[in-house]
Amino acid sequence: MFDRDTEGVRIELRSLTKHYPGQPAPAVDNVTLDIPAGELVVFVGPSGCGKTTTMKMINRLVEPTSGEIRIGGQDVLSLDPDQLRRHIGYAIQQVGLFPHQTIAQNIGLVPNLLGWTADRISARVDELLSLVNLEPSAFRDRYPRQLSGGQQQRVGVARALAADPPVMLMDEPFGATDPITREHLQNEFVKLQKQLRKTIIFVTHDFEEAIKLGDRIAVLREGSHIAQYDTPAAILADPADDYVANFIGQDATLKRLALMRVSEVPATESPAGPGLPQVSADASLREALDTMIAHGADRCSTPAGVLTYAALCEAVGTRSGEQEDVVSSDR
Ligand SMILES: Nc1ncnc2c1ncn2[C@@H]1O[C@H](COP(=O)(O)OP(=O)(O)OP(=O)(O)O)[C@@H](O)[C@H]1O
Repeated sequence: MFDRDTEGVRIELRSLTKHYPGQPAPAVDNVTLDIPAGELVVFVGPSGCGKTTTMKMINRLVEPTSGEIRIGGQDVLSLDPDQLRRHIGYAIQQVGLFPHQTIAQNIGLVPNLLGWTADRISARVDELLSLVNLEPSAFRDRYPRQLSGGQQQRVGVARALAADPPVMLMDEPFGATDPITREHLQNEFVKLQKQLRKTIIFVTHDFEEAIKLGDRIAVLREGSHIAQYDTPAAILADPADDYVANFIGQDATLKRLALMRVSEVPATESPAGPGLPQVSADASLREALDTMIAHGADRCSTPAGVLTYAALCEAVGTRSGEQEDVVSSDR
């Protein structure tokens, strides 16, 4: 199947439609979308717009009414659904760990189905537990109820990765955790994906999460119609229409600050004078702004020179005269 290459493969949706019986309108209506190999694409949109249905058609938990799905060039609808699912990682909010199986058995579920030897499964379980920052010796023999919610979600991600699938479908996988755990899981996941380069479809309600994780974001409206499909920076800088602009919300500037790195803004003076607060090149502009505010300074020192408040405003498309708005908004 398409998993000979464990790095991501391209996913193509063509005129994909799902009309649930008895419903007045299709839940997913004629959607065409290309997901490039190795990218993480986030589906965001209001409740009921068809995100989950679109995703579940890709691993055929929901059968399309019409249309085509290709993964790595292969026609998914011509494959055996059970076979297909063993080659697509799937992580969901409810995690769905089997309560009477140990963490190791839960993670080894698909490799076991695929007929791997016990030694190979055991080595893979330890590798994956380490990858999601759970100490193998401490966790492999526990049961799910003996783990916190955040730890269970990490196991859910490890299980989805178990057979090293080129494609992962993730439906609000961090949704059930508190904000601090969630942010931690997101940060870890960004690092992990940089290493793995799977093709991932990630569903969320949370636009902040979409910005943080997505190489691209598909903003969906009812019927899974695509309102905009682009990089987070492009969507923030230039929303396609009022629907997208409303979805992004009023604080697009602050989101852009969070997205841009200090290294992306040219230093305005060089070299740095003594006594200025310092920020690293990979700090976000939001962190740089926080540092300036904390020190009561309108500039800070970066490895490349000096970043001024005015340059920071210019970088996110705000005139520095509008500084009241930026500084006083609730971040
Ligand atoms: N099995 C089903 N039978 C009939 N209608 C369904 C079924 N599953 C979903 N729907 C309907 O299809 C539409 C899309 O649902 P879907 O779960 O894909 O949306 P979603 O964007 O993922 O929503 P949420 O963000 O709330 O999870 C909704 O109107 C929903 O009521």
